[in-house]
Amino acid sequence: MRYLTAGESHGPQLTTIIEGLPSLLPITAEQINHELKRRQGGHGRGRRMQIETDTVEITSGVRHGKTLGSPIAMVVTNDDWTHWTKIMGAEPLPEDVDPNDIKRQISRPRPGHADLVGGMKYGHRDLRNVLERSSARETTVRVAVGAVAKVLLQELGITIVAHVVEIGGVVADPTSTAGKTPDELRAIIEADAVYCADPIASKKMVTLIDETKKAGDTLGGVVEVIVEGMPPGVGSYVHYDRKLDGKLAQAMLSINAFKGVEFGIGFDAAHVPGSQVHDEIIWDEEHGYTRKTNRLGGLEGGMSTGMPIVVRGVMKPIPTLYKPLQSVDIDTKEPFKATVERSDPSAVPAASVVAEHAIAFEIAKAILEQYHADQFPQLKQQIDEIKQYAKEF
Ligand SMILES: Cc1cc2nc3c(=O)[nH]c(=O)nc-3n(C[C@H](O)[C@H](O)[C@H](O)COP(=O)(O)O)c2cc1C
Ligand SMILES: C=C(O[C@@H]1CC(C(=O)O)=C[C@@H](OP(=O)(O)O)[C@H]1O)C(=O)O
Repeated sequence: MRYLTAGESHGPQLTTIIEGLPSLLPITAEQINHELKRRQGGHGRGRRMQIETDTVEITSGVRHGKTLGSPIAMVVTNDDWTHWTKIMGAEPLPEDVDPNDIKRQISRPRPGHADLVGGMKYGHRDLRNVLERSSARETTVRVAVGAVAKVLLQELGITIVAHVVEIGGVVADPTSTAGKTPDELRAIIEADAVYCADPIASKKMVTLIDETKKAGDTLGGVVEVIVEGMPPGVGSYVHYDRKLDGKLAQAMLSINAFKGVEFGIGFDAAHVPGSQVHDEIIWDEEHGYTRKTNRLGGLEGGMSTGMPIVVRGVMKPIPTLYKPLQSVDIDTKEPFKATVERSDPSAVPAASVVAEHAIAFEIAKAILEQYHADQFPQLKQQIDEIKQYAKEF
């Protein structure tokens, strides 16, 4: 399974094509739209999200609510486009229009965004040509793709949920997710202002976001994705490019502003002896092989163990600051403050939704690589069989 996306942040629409999904998977636009709405939310989003009402139009590959096995094409309209038709039009500018007269040209690159290096690389002196595609607006259709993957996983008995564990140094109590079913956790997170499972930390996060916004600054944080119901053995130890943890790390780091990734206890494994890291193995008739703990986050040897996969990603603070940092005007080479674009003070909650969907796609892809099936019921049968086989192994 693979997908491509196209679209500029302030262009007419975002487009995606997914290829390689089996036929006969039930799917509706409503399921996808629910996730798109979540991605637009979370305390700390800027004014752009008040303009957009992201909804998907499925233009091919699905008929009467079921996949056909052919490529699925989806589009999401940018409502903001109506304000940008002159600035972002695809046609060459009329000869009597000076490009410098087109408002909102950018010549003062923002430290931390793609502006300067992207401009050098593609030869764009109007750095808007970089901003438009490097913008996280693109994650809208990535969530749409992940939502389709999530439906496939759900039908296979695999659930996936993400939550915010830290914003700007305020950390959620790690026990706030303990003992909750994926459905319970999802209900709590979806009702919370910053998609956090710890109500006390959530309140502090909201206050901190507001204070930071007032100060013209921005905040990053940490999000955690939990995948339950995995069959063991997805991925492989036999070759570097088949390791599931490697693929999930790439998916996480492919999200705009994500700078680090860890599984289970992650970097803390450096501080403690092996007896406090590795998960002891147990067996019983009802569950088959499980572990007393899940410190390695459901992955051993590049394969799923069958325990929940727990993967975290760190998002740096948003680069566009209302109190901008030092930069250089690329036209005059004079020192200038960086460009101030309309921006989000913190998008960690929204990014948790993006992470959930990026991981969902990668897991669905790995499953489809391993268990070939043209029709969804055939895939389901294989997954049910492998789960039973693993129990009795
Ligand atoms: C959901 C989401 C929303 C974002 N919103 C903004 C924003 O409003 N302003 C901004 O400067 N960067 C924003 N970013 C981050 C930039 O897109 C990102 O820093 C930029 O593409 C450069 O890539 P890099 O940080 O991975 O190097 C957002 C990222 C995500 C995931
Ligand atoms: C549009 C989205 O996020 C955008 C990501 C983004 C950036 O630079 O990454 C900059 C902002 O865009 P604008 O300049 O239009 O206000 C964010 O709003 C979105 O998430 O849908």
